[in-house]
Amino acid sequence: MESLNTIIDICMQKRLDRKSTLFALGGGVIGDLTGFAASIFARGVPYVQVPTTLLAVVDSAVGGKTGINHPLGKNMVGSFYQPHAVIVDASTLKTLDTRQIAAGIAEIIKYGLICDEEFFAWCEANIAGLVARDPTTLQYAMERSCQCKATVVAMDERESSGVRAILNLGHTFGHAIEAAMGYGTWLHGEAVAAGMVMAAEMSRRLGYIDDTTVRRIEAVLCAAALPVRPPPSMQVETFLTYMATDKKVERGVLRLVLLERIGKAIVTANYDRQTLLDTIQYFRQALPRTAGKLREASCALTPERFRKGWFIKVMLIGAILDKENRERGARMLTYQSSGHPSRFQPTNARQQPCA
Ligand SMILES: O=C(O)C(=O)C[C@@H](O)[C@H](O)[C@H](O)COP(=O)(O)O
Repeated sequence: MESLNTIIDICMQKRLDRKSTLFALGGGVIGDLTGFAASIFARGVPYVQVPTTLLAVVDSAVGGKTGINHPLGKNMVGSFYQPHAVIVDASTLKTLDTRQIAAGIAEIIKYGLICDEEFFAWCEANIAGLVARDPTTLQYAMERSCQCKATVVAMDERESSGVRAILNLGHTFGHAIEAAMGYGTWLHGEAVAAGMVMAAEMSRRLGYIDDTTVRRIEAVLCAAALPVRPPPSMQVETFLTYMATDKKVERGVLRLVLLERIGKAIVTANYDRQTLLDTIQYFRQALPRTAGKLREASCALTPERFRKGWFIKVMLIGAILDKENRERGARMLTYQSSGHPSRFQPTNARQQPCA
C-alpha cells in the first residue's frame, strides 16, 4: 500500500494526466503494482509491462491481473486492467539468479499440466535445457506459455465463468505458503510448485490421477530445483486460515483447481473436507523434498483491448540469443483476435491452442 501511495504521489507531483503512460520495469510485484496504480490513477491511464523475470514474462505480465498483497491474503486488492503492451528484452533475464529462473519454470510447467499434455511432456524432455537456460529451449517455452495464457484469458478475461481459474493451479496452497511465510520469503513460483504437488496429491486421493502421475509432476519440478513440499513449519490450521480468503471462495465454499489428468485442470467444489485435511496433513508428515539449482532467457508479448467490442491483440516479440549468447536475433509474432475467443489465432506462430 505504501508503494502504491508512492507511485500515486509521483504521478501527482509530475502532473501526469490521462495521456500519460506508466512503464512497469521489473518482476511480477512491480508489474502488478504498476498495473494497479495505472488502473486507478485519474481513473485509468495506459501502462506497458516490461517484465525482467522469467515468471513475469510467462505469467504475471500477461492477462491483465493487477494488484497488491494484503497481510491476510495474496493479491487481495486489485483490478483487471490490460497493459497496452508487454515488451521483453531477453538480455535482462541473463542476470537473474537460479531461484528466479526456477520460479519461472514452475509456471511454465503449470501450462502443460492445465491445458497441454504434449507441452508437459516437452517440459519433461527439455527440463535440463530450461534449467541450463538454453536460448532456443527457453524461447519455445516462453512462446508456448504465453500462447496458453492468452488463450485461456481470451475465454474468460475477468475470471467470471471459471475458465480462467484453471491458471490458478497450485495457487490456493501456494498463496497460503507465501502469506504465512511472509511475502518474499518463498518466491511465488516456488510456492506454486509445492502447491501444484499438493493439488496433484489431492487429485490422486479423489481418484482423478494415479500415483505415477503425481510422481511425474514431482520429478519434473524437482529437476528444476523447485520445492515439492510445503514448509515443514506450516500447520494444517494455518493453511486453512489463508485458504479461506482465496478469491475462488464462493458463498463460503472454496473451489479448488485439481487435475483430471495431465493437460486438463478442473475447478471444483466437489470434494470432501476430510480429503483436503488429509492431503495437507500428509504433507506435514511426508519427507521434505527440494532439489538443486538453475538459470535464464528471451521474448515479448502484448495483450491489448480495443475500445470496440472484445478485441485482444497480442504481440510476441521474441529475441533469440545466438548459440554463443553473443548476438541477438529478433522475430516478431503477432496474435490477433476480433470478436470471439475461439477465433483467437496466432497469425505467424505455431498454432497450438490450449485444449
Ligand atoms: O492470470 C491468472 O488468472 C492466474 O491465476 C495466473 C497466476 O499464475 C498468477 O499468479 C495470478 O496473479 C494469481 O491471481 P489470483 O487471482 O489468484 O491472485
